[in-house]
Amino acid sequence: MTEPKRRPHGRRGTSGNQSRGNNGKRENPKQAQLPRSKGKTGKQPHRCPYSDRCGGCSAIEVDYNRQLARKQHEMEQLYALMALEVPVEPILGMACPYHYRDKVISPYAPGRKSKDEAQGHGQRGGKSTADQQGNRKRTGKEGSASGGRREILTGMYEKGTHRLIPAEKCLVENETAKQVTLAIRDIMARWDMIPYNEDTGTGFVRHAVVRVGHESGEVLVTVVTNDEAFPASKAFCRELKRRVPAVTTVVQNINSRQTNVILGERERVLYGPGFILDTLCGLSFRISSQSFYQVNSTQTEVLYNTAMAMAQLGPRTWAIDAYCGTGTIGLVAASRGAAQVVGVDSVESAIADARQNARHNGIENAQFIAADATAFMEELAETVTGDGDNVITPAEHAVAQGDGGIMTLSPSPVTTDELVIFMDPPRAGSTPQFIRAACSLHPARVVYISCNPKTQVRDLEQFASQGYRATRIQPVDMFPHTPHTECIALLEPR
Ligand SMILES: C[S@@+](CC[C@H](N)C(=O)[O-])C[C@H]1O[C@@H](n2cnc3c(N)ncnc32)[C@H](O)[C@@H]1O
Repeated sequence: MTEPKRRPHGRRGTSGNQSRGNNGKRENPKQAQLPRSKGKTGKQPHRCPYSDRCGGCSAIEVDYNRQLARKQHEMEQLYALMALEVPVEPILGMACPYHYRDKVISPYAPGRKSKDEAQGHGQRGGKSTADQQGNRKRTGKEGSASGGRREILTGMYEKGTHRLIPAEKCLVENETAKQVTLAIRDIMARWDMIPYNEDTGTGFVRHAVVRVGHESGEVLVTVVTNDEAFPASKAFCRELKRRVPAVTTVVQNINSRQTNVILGERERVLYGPGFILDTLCGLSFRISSQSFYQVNSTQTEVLYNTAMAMAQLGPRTWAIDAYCGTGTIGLVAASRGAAQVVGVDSVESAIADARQNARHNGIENAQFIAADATAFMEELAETVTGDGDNVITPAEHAVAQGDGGIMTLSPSPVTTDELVIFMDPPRAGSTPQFIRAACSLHPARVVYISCNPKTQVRDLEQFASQGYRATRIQPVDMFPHTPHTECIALLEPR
């Protein structure tokens, strides 16, 4: 059941009333096979067998058009607090809101003892190679001596708990990724690889983090283990690849701490190059196990394309990509006509990825700085002063460079006369200091992408106090069946 390589689809805008979700005419064949909704309550037929227990998708039973209408209403209510001069635009939903999560994190846990084992007749399954016997000894901290093979569970956590619901399918996870997590469970069972026990801190395999390249179809599997030694790791990779041929690389991540944090710091590549490539907005991105990369690629394209249209980039535009992560927004801006882009993020490894992504795409007009976004913006505001007419003079075309300290500034040879600021902060939003400094640079436009509209509204009020008003508010549904809504605001000087 390897999922065929899928191209993005369904980027049409929808509102509660105009949605082209389940009932729209542009459905793809996959979607058309899904049972139709609905009754007066807008409830979907009970298609997800885990919906009453799973903590993942609280709205999976609600018809998708109704979900969109609900989100639209919530956004209108929220932004009404701001006395906007423009309406909230119809939310951009998905034509096929299923299997959209290209990154899947699956825990492994011991289940009940099998009947045979409980009665003392247990045979260890699978091949009995020397490697696998070694595997039992070294990775099975609860191994044969503790008596009895156990069922291995993988799936999702029950609402508000750490109790695992074993699940063979999930309506939002990428199907290839799910296939990988189940294949790992089956290999573990056959080869007596012991799942991690959260209570005792023993066992070997803790999680699998599977990332599927939406366009490329390449699959990165990160196996998180409780221990460094991974006996028979080559055989494990071979067997995984045999079961799911789409797997292109396997990484072992070692996390020996008793913590809810999934990934540890140490890693080694077991198979393949250690990263996958994927295409987004026409650019190729390198994704490794620790890279931040949006999980819904289809809607990320919708989000970025909308942001680029709002930014109105031109050959004289200087763009800042604040909170840039691996540089995706800035690189798309650099490839779509901005003269110069500077990205900033506080995570060093994300900046390393952003630079790598720039090189990889042959983009020379984008630079990336590891720094706190507020400190960066304040320092920039001190160094570069607008002349009051939204113009930054050529001498002030300072492009931040360098790794040491926050940054050093050097003049850029590019002539630009307008500044556009993209900002995509974490859920907590930005800071008043960032916003003050940003506005003091007299940007022509600020494109504010938010995964938490509540903090966005708070920040937009701060922008308003600095003379910038929202001229467009565009919600995007990045996470169907959940309460989350992403929102892009375009801000312009009054
Ligand atoms: C929502 S993500 C956006 C990533 C990126 N724009 C994208 O679309 O993939 C927020 C980013 O803000 C970064 N971040 C969080 N706090 C920060 C800070 N104080 N200064 C700079 N970056 C920060 C995180 O590392 C993360 O990459």
